[in-house]
Amino acid sequence: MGSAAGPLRVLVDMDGVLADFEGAVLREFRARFPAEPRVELAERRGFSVREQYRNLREDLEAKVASVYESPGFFLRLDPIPGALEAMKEMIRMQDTQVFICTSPLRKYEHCIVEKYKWVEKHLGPEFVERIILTRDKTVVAADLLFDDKDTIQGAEPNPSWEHILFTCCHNRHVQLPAPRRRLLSWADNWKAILESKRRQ
Ligand SMILES: Cc1cn([C@H]2C[C@H](O)[C@@H](COP(=O)(O)O)O2)c(=O)[nH]c1=O
Ligand SMILES: [Mg+2]
Repeated sequence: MGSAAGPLRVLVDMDGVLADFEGAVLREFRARFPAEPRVELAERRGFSVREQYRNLREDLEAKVASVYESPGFFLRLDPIPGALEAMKEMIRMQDTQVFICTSPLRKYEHCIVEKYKWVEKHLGPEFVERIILTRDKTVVAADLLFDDKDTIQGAEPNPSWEHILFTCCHNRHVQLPAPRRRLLSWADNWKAILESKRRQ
């Protein structure tokens, strides 16, 4: 894809990239279970918050899940600093198609509608049109995927996109093998990554 074959298509993940899932889990876990041990953001390791709480103490798994499965949780997420500004700039760029590519929870009752409402509230209706909801991002065709999950697997063993790891508390310790790339935050040079991909 890229310049030779049309516009550059960019997928941007939601939780951990646009919306602060990790910050809200900790804040709401602390508020609901103040006497329980918790995992501070500086101690987060690995994508699954659920697994880390289970490793801390088995019964904490259900407690942390009850936090992010609660009605209103996904709607209350704060935007990641700089994310809204970057998305509004990206969607106006020439020869660029931007989509929000996000996975719902398996327990999807509140999560799905709240993700749509979050996008409408923070980014507006033009981005609601650009939501791709899937539990398998490997089957979506694009040039780039900005995502905080360090390993993205699915039905397609060779996805068309390059995965740019968006730095988040749970992945900052992950050593990426060459030639994999990171975006450290939205203050980092995301435009240079788009331009590098156009040239390929
Ligand atoms: C346990 C756990 C779950 N998630 C959830 C939150 C979202 O529903 C998806 C990831 O969505 P994304 O927009 O593709 O980032 O999984 C999570 O993010 N972290 C967890 O620890
Ligand atoms: Mg994510």
